[in-house]
Amino acid sequence: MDDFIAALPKAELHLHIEGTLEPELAFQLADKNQVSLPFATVAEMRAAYDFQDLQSFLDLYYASISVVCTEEDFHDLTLAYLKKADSQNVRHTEIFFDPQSHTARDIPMETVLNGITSALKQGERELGISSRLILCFLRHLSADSAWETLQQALPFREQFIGVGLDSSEVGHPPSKFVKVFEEARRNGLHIVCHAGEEGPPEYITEALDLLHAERIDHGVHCMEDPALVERLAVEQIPLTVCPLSNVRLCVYPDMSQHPIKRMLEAGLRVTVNSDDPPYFGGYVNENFTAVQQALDLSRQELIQLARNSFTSAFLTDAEQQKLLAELPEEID
Ligand code: HPA
Ligand SMILES: [Zn+2]
Repeated sequence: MDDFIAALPKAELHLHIEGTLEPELAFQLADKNQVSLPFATVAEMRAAYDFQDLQSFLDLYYASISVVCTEEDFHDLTLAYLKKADSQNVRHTEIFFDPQSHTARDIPMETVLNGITSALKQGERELGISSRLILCFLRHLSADSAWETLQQALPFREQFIGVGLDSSEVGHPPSKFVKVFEEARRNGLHIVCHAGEEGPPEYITEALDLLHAERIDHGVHCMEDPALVERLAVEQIPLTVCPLSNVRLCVYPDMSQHPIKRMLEAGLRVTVNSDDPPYFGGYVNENFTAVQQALDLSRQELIQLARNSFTSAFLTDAEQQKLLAELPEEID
């Protein structure tokens, strides 16, 4: 089954570029930029990836990104991810970035965007992997800060296709950000939103009704609300699920408790993604393997997950069809 998963063409739609920082690169950049890390060795850093909840992860995630400073650093970080994704047969990826975690360190928006974008172009050229960029607002910060961030980014509007919402969920509902998402829509940007990762089903409903989210990131807590599951199934709202992330952040005690198989059976348009791979113990194929083994997913279900990743992407019908044509035949 591992070979089948490895060979399956797929799109990755829930990936934070800051969360792809491998400890080896972190130490290299810390040395180059003369920024200190709170760890003595790579092994010590990896050993710290033992989280109690989303916040305990975020604390380390924001601290670690302080080593990424220059346009070249953002380029190298992004290219390293694309090479890894390519090796796992990811054919298309839609990548999140968190500008506020950089502008707060006086790194200009332009530096961040140019570094990431040049790597995405190189990935497309040299690896044949297509990609898009989605700007995420940090929801623990104010709505005014999100507004200011969008204004800083709009001069570079052609470099990203959408906006999203991430960071500490509980206590920071989508309703806090109605105005900035309205402004993003006015500028023709796609809308996604982390919701129902740790937060309640109501946050998913708010993301859909108040922010007009086209995709929900995580969304696993919808399973507590049968009426919401029905709505998500009828409307075929994509849910970008991240199984290893959910277990590492203690949303579920172990993978056997993960609802992804039940979500598929409920007719939800779920996809498998890695979120922040080194922190959670795997890239997209390791996520596929973990759910396949724990929940005994069939080849048919794996193909369905890959198909969902293409039909949920912000691509034209023709671009989706081209990717869908690469999928293996249905087998029973
Ligand atoms: N949830 C919220 N914020 C995040 C995540 C996540 O899974 N990863 C990086 N920032
Ligand atoms: Zn995420």
